[in-house]
Amino acid sequence: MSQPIYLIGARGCGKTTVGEALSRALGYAFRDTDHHLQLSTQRSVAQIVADEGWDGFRARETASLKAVTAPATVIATGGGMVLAEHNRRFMREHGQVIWLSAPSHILAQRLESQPEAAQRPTLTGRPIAEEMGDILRQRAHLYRDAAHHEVNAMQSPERVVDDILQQLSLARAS
Ligand SMILES: Nc1ncnc2c1ncn2[C@@H]1O[C@H](COP(=O)(O)OP(=O)(O)O)[C@@H](O)[C@H]1O
Ligand SMILES: O=C(O)C1=C[C@@H](OP(=O)(O)O)[C@@H](O)[C@H](O)C1
Ligand SMILES: [Mg+2]
Repeated sequence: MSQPIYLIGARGCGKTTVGEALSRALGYAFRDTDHHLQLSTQRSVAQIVADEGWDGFRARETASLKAVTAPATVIATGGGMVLAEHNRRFMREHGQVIWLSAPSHILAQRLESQPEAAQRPTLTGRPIAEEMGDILRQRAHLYRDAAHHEVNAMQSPERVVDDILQQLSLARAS
């Protein structure tokens, strides 16, 4: 049975975009932990954080990770999934973990052109370019520790998918 593939990385690295394309290329199901959370709570990330704080969101995020984990599934995680050691361990034990890595100025550019504020309430209260620099400094080692493979996310989504397939030695479905 094919193991799930988890995509990790900071906001804007393309986990959701690439995840959908990768699932089509493999003929796998696609799940996104934030989408699952939004559907199951009928609330956006911003609403959950406003109601329950980041700790409440993080607890729900862990439950969401477990709920969407299944064979032959590509799973796009939220950027902060790696913060909890138990989430990092769970992903490594249950599947293949891919880090989509890109420098903070590229992430900031993408997020400034498509902020999706309900999905991405501020993490630090700082301007987006500074926030992404801070976040990568805090989390880069966690993404590195959690990942089986690191892929350059500064390419078109199609190229990123090709690199992932190559790293995993998997063929496209058609
Ligand atoms: N490889 C890419 N090249 C250029 N833009 C991208 C790429 N991947 C994603 N984007 C854009 O960046 C934004 C964030 O993408 P998304 O997939 O939601 O990232 P994440 O789920 O990692 O936060 C979207 O506007 C998306 O269209
Ligand atoms: O980096 C983070 O802590 C977060 C990233 C978001 O997901 P994306 O990485 O898909 O934007 C979402 O889970 C939430 O706003 C928290
Ligand atoms: Mg996403």
